[in-house]
Amino acid sequence: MKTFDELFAELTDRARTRPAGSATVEALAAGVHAQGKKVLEEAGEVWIAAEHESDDRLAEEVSQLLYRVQVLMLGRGLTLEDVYKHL
Ligand SMILES: N=c1c2ncn([C@@H]3O[C@H](COP(=O)(O)OP(=O)(O)OP(=O)(O)O)[C@@H](O)[C@H]3O)c2ncn1[C@@H]1O[C@H](COP(=O)(O)O)[C@@H](O)[C@H]1O
Repeated sequence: MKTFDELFAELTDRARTRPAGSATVEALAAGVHAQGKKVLEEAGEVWIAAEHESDDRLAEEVSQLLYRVQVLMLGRGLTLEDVYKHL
């Protein structure tokens, strides 16, 4: 189990060290256009799960959306602070 901030720290490290076999390294290499499409895709899956699926499936889809948002943030070079200052 990890928090949003802990996942972001982990993904930041993946972006820096670029280990082989990392899904994040692959997603970062795909570029911002592909990263944005993944955000949209996961957002749609969250919507569908919210209307038609169990709480656990919804939570899983939300976790994937959070992951994809973090990948997009890293792809654009945003930090958590850049986002948190708007909350
Ligand atoms: N939380 C995630 C995470 N969520 C989603 N994904 C990726 O997204 C894929 C699922 O999303 P998609 O639905 O878009 O993928 P798909 O290929 O269409 O597959 P399915 O929908 O059919 O499952 C997974 O197979 C992963 O590649 C994730 N990849 C990594 N993480 C975490 O990120 C951290 C770093 O992971 P690595 O970069 O792989 O080391 C670790 O803590 C991981 O647990």
